[in-house]
Amino acid sequence: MSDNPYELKPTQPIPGRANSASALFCQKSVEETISEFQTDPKQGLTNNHDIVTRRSIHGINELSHEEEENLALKFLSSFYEDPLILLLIGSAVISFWMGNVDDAISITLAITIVVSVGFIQEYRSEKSLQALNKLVPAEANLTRNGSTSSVLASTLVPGDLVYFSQGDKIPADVRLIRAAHLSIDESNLTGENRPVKKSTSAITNEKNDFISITNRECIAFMGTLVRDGHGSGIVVATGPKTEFGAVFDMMSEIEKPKTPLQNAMDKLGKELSIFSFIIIGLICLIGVVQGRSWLDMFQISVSLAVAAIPEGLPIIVTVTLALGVLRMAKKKAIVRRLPSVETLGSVNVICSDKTGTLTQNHMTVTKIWSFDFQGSFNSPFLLVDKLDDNNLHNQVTTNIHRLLETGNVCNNGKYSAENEVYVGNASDVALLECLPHFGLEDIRGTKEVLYELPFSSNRKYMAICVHTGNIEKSETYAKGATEKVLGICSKYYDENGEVKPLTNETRELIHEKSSSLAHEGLRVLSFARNNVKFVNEGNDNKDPSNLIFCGLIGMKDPPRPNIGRSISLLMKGGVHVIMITGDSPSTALNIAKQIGMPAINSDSVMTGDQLDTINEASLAEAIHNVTVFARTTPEHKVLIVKALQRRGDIVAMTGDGVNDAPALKLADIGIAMGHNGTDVAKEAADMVLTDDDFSTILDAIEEGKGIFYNIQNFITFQLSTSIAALSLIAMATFFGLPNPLNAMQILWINILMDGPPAQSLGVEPVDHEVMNKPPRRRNHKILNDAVIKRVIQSAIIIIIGTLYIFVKEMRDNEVTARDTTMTFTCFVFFDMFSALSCRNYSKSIFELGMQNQMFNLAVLGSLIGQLCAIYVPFFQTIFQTEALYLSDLVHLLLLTSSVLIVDEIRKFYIRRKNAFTNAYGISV
Ligand SMILES: Nc1ncnc2c1ncn2[C@@H]1O[C@H](COP(=O)(O)OP(=O)(O)OP(=O)(O)O)[C@@H](O)[C@H]1O
Ligand SMILES: [Ca+2]
Repeated sequence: MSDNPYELKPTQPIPGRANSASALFCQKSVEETISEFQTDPKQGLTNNHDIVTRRSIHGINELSHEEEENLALKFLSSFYEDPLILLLIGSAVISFWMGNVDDAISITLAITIVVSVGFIQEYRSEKSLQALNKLVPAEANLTRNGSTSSVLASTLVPGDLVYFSQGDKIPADVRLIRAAHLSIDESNLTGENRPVKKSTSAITNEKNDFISITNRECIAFMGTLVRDGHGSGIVVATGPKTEFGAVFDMMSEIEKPKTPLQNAMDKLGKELSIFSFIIIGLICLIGVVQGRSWLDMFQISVSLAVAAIPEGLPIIVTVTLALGVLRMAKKKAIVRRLPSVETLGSVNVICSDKTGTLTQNHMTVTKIWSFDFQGSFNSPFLLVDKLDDNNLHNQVTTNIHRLLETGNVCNNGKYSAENEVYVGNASDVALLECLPHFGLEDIRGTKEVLYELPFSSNRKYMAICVHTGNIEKSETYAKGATEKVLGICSKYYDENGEVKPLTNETRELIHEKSSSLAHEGLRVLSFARNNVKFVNEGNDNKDPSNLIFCGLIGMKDPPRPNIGRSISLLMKGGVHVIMITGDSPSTALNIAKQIGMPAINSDSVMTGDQLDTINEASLAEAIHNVTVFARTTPEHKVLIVKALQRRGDIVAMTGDGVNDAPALKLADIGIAMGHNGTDVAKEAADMVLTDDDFSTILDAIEEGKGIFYNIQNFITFQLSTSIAALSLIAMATFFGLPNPLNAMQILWINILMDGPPAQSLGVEPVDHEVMNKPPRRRNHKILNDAVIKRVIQSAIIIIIGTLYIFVKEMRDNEVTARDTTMTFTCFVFFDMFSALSCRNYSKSIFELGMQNQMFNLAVLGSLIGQLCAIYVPFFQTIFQTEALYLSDLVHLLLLTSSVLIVDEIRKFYIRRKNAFTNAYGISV
């Protein structure tokens, strides 16, 4: 079971309901289903008015999340859920009871503010998490009025005709009317991992037994994944009425696990709480022994507890992660699992498939070869891209015609009338798109499909058996990787169009031509056919045989723009890029060279066959030098990722196909292509790139690294404030001094520390230099020595500075409002300067500038708040302050800037040291 917090899985297998649509229609024939839903097996629903009516009856095809909680209730509950807040309320009540009405009012006000800030933050974090769930909407291939297009799955109504193929997610509960080799992974629903074979035949159930979900073979269930083959069917249930909808509520209750970082923060928070409680207990004890007012001591202790315990820490971490994720979403990288954000910064190897990730997955037929071209022509190939349509018409010999016809018939591309383009597998689309240039038409409408062996990455070819009314006169067509197609051929069409047996020499010649096309970076497909019936009854592994080889087609699939630049930037950041493809070694190598992958020679390529023969140890060894793996199967991809992980690498794997899914799941971060990728790949992935652009990974890694540093920065800020406040009061108590800060002031400091200024450090824009730093190691702690040193440095300066002001102001041996106002303001100013210096670990603030708007606003707001606390009469009574002179403020500003200045000096030394080590090539 995966660790995806958003992926919903039942806790136990479900039997399904007896009276649901799927239970009913699995017992009805295709015809019965069609007539009952008044739909058409070819055209789909045709009446728009009827569709609207159906939607108003059945609702939209969506599973709704739990209804909104009552916000007011939730807000109230945060008052009594935190024991510290309860204690504070208690102290307010006691104050009131003892006649200190002022105190009681101010404490109540402070509590309200503290709770509100916390509540707003928590609410935001929840909202942003919810937003994440909606980022990848489900789609469906829908046929209405005879035209097929890709639509949002939510628009489906019962009776709709839908089509799905390998890699798709089933959009609703569907009664199958066509199933070609269809097998579906129902583990989302049943927990059973083995894919289930599907057929269209109804279940006969004379005794009226209960048919469990796993036995409903002619139903495809919403949310399950097509592993192999393709099919179509009629929607029988949508939204909550589907089997998936029935268990959805049950599944939503499962709690989302926390990320490692969140767990670490929770742990840190607990440790700090215990530590603070001990100190606060001591302070309280000593104070009472010294004969101070116990109510005062109680209030101070409780507010200190509220302040010193960074209860905001886990929340800020969550908000920072979630905001980071939303920022990434704007850059077209959708993170499906929150923990992945942390892992992103540690990635040091990216395994990428070629087609669709490094290349555009837009193929165009550029070169054709058949035996026609042996000897008699100037050019060894038919150069499709160099000739205009008139010339191409003239080139259609019997052999070329046979070849193109095979590509046409053995094809699952679909015409989308809406967009006026072919859609489907890119190779299939290319073969259909080239037909008009030769003056040929798509002839699939004239043929009836008897049997199909669909394409899969393991099989690496596909075959189809068709007839034109007379089953006995069936024909078989096949296309695929050259070595696979030659494996099922025994004859070929020679230069005169005659059938001849394949000899070793002719096979050799075909291979030679094939690899010469591949060397140019073209994807090569071989084509073959014969007039023999081919069906695979009850035996899936039987291949067709004795086919007649027709020829080769080379297709161009250009690299994506900017891919070279992304790869070099990744390498600069210590990230190694490896290509793992199902395509041929020559094609892969050519593309690798084109996109500037490093150290490319024939040693850096390894094929799937070679992988099969070497053992684990030599694989780990070989991986050092290999940058391209070719002719791999899905199993090979898994093997390679495992070998890398065993070496200690943190592996990101990108892919778009069903063939990539297992490796995507295994990799530390699986990255799927959102636009052209299959649902299976997206489901297995941790991150989805909506623009299918490899360079987006670069942004995501950068963002992942940046978030980690931002979290370190605000932890530095929070911890130094909290330690300073705690130590200050502890020291004053130990030395028998009056309290430098009163309860209200401490609560205000808590708001600064847990609230907007700290949060704004979490959204500091990413420093592009993080990409020059090596990936973070997996076990690299967030609270490392450097952070601790920095916390202690700032805390000490704040304590000394504040104590100095306090002692100086108190020389008259009497604590006046002025004394505490000075101390209080001093602490707050220190805090603001400390926040400023915490924006970056090593960069000077002069270099950073003021581009973090949220930070500017937060600090400005805090300073205005502070001035209000000093100068506005109402707040003066609450905070027990009095107006200060301008000269006092200037004095304090000068003094408190010391925390920034000292840190600037530290940063300067760090930068110098880094420059030194970098210049000598030693990484830091
Ligand atoms: N629609 C198809 N019909 C028949 N053969 C195909 C088809 N698509 C691809 N092939 C053949 O199967 C091979 C493997 O394809 P596969 O989908 O496993 O990987 P890929 O798309 O080439 O690469 P990558 O793994 O980089 O995405 C291709 O090189 C091609 O020879
Ligand atoms: Ca691919």
